[in-house]
Amino acid sequence: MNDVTRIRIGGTAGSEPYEVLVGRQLLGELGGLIGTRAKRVAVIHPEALAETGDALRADLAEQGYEAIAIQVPNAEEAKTAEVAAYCWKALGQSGFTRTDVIVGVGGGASTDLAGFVAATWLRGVRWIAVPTTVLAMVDAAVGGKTGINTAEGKNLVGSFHPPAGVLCDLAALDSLPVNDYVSGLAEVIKAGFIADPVILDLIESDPQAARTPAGPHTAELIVRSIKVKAEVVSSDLKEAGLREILNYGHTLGHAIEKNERYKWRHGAAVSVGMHFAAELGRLAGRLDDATADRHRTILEAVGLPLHYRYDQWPKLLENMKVDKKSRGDLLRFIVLDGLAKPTVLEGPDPAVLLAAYGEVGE
Ligand SMILES: NC(=O)c1ccc[n+]([C@@H]2O[C@H](COP(=O)([O-])OP(=O)(O)OC[C@H]3O[C@@H](n4cnc5c(N)ncnc54)[C@H](O)[C@@H]3O)[C@@H](O)[C@H]2O)c1
Ligand SMILES: O=C(O)C(=O)C[C@@H](O)[C@H](O)[C@H](O)COP(=O)(O)O
Ligand SMILES: [Zn+2]
Repeated sequence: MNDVTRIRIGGTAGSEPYEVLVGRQLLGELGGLIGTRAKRVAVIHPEALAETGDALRADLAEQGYEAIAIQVPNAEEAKTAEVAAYCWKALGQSGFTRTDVIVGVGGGASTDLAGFVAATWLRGVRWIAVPTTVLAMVDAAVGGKTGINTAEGKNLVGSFHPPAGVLCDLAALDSLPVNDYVSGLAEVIKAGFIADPVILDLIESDPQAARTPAGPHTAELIVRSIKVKAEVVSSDLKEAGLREILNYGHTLGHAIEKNERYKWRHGAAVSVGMHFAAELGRLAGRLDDATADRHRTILEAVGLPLHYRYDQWPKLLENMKVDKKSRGDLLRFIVLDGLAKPTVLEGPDPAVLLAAYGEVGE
């Protein structure tokens, strides 16, 4: 795909509209998004993208901005209060004001951190997301959820702070390790199960090809997934209701991530979480066998995990209590009433939860 797809987000419920661009060689769009009011630009990027971060900084300096690059650790190690404080220090030392702009480059961990730093610096400055993983393109960089982890749980500190624009340059995916590429497919498959089953058909038509950026459907899978997210967050930015469906598979997924001290990739944990949610939906009498079984086959076909340690159930149950969908002591899960029919299951019987985990635990 050489042309650029533009997906509009927001513009309702008081939020500023912005666009997600999907294509190649999109960085020329950055200057226009940053605009003329900004004097300084901070490029926040992970270690793995040191060259990209520096090239961007140099390019922005050539365009006349006072550009700084802030390098942060790779992956979840970036989503900590300490790393956020390091970024605040760099912004303070460069004299970053309210008209200046942050550019968050990298995977979802980097864009979550960059967005959080933008949300908190001077109570909010503009930021632009340049996602470089499948997962960040289809999910993390879109929709304005920003945040960091704490020892007590995943994304427990954060803010809704949408970017001013999102540039998904598909060329970035060529350098992504295959495990990280496949991890992103978990969120793509999530979009398929909750809203757009054509995504599932495209992946099932050649699961091996879906594992690489050279696959025939890469651009379509990314665009379709972004459209699912765009529609949801445009009508419910702050998760008053509908947006909870994007949390499909995340209740258990986040509990696993915390249990693994954030060493598992998010997509891998969400994959196990979706398997669990499918079994929970089936056992709760909501989900038909064919759709529940389809979770196992498609996740396994692209190489995502289905199982986690059975003996960890008590800890996972404890971790799930701080899930943001919980209300008081009530656990709440997103399950399916059928294909593309997500709904909330409140306070399931503990025996049903354990039975569902019995299918997942090994
Ligand atoms: N805000 C949201 O709505 C939202 C949605 C989904 C996920 N997330 C968050 O996103 C994070 C996961 O994101 P992820 O899967 O992108 O992982 P990640 O950000 O941890 O990136 C994975 C690894 O790939 C490296 N990397 C990134 N781009 C690369 C490239 N083009 N080439 C080579 N290496 C590259 C990173 O440095 C990192 O080491 C989690 O923290 C999750 O909670 C947030
Ligand atoms: O955008 C959303 O809303 C989501 O739930 C998307 C998820 O894929 C994402 O992992 C999100 O960060 C989870 O949010 P949280 O509120 O459960 O921390
Ligand atoms: Zn997610």
